[in-house]
Amino acid sequence: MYKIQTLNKIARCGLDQLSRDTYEAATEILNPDAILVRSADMHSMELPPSVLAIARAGAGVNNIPIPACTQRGIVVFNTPGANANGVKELVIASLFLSSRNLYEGISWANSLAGTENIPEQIEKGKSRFVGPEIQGKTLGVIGLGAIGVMVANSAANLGMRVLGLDPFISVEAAWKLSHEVIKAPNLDMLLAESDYITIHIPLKDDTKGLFNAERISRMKKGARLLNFSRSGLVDNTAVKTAIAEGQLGGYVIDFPEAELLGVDKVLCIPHLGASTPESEDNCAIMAAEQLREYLERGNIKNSVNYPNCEMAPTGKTRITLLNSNVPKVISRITSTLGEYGLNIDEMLNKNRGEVAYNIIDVSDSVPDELIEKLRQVDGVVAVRLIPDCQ
Ligand SMILES: NC(=O)c1ccc[n+]([C@@H]2O[C@H](COP(=O)([O-])OP(=O)(O)OC[C@H]3O[C@@H](n4cnc5c(N)ncnc54)[C@H](O)[C@@H]3O)[C@@H](O)[C@H]2O)c1
Ligand SMILES: O=C(O)CC[C@@H](O)C(=O)O
Repeated sequence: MYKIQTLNKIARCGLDQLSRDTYEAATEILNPDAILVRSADMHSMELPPSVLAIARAGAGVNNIPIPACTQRGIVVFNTPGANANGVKELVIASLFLSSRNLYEGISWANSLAGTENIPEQIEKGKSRFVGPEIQGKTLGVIGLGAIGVMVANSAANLGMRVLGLDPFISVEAAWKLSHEVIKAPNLDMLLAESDYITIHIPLKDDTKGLFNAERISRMKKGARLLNFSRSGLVDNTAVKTAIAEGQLGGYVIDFPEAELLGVDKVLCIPHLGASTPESEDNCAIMAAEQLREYLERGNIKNSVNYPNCEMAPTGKTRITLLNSNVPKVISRITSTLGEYGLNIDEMLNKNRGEVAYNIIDVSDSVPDELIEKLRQVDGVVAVRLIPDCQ
């Protein structure tokens, strides 16, 4: 029986992937084999030694202590693209919401409740909510991954001129990008020419505070900024100052913090980007399937810290090893197997930066003592035995 700890509400259809005969999933569970999480902050959480894997039902993994997990041989997964459409739809909605001052206009209309001559008041007062159409305007999209590409393509379909910036764009994303999207040569050009800018990049050490006072000052005067990625990418104080000075025409944030609540021209959305039944289901199913594949077969798919590595099961005994990506580890592993007279039927080795992963199928039975010996091999981080791997 595998034990899965759930740190957030995970869609039922995802948990249904984990059959009740083989899996027990609960919020409170002792010595879990794996953790299923959405946005819960795991940085100060004490991870029990039993944890083999963490699956993030979502894209961003800044809530997970990745380096510490890698060091311990905990494989961390996310669900690339599973909620991208949900976010894209809210970004497009927010372009209109912000540009046409919809929130402010609707709030004002509601504030007239209980007063006289509503139609006359509406016609008299509506002019202060005039806002530009987006057709023909320029949208700068920073980050052309799963979400950025969808946003860029949809905006181009709505008649916008779209500038895209992503120095690390994947081949897969580039294939999906509309030919109408213009490649921005650098951030300066995108900042200077965009009427609207939307950010779709992960929060990491090198992206933290990307939109600071200096970068905001290089934006077109009155341009609007949309942040559906993470709050740490944009400096809140700089946003408030730029709005007060008229440099920024508006800020839409899906990760509001105290200092932004109630600020004029700041639209605080309560992290609803992926809050659709479709996105929640997609993420939960993908996360659960990836965990199952790893726990039952040792296959790694969509990991953010270990290499993807999949070998079709042969019905034999499978040994998996997580190790440092340094010379001679493989030879030490194979000679240890040789010492116990084990012949390798099939083997797959993949590396990623400083770490590597091996899947080894053998026909003979594997004594516990050998697994212990493999754990002692210099450079080996973790070893697992999966008998009768189907
Ligand atoms: N609001 C929500 O509910 C919600 C939902 C999903 C994702 N997100 C956030 O959105 C982010 C993007 O999600 P995604 O699914 O598109 O991820 P993704 O990994 O598919 O795309 C991220 C893209 O950013 C690019 N990138 C990285 N650093 C960059 C930089 N400095 N400049 C330009 N491009 C850079 C990468 O090359 C990649 O193409 C996530 O990391 C997460 O923080 C938020
Ligand atoms: O789980 C959610 O609701 C949001 C997930 C989102 O922030 C992500 O990074 O995928």
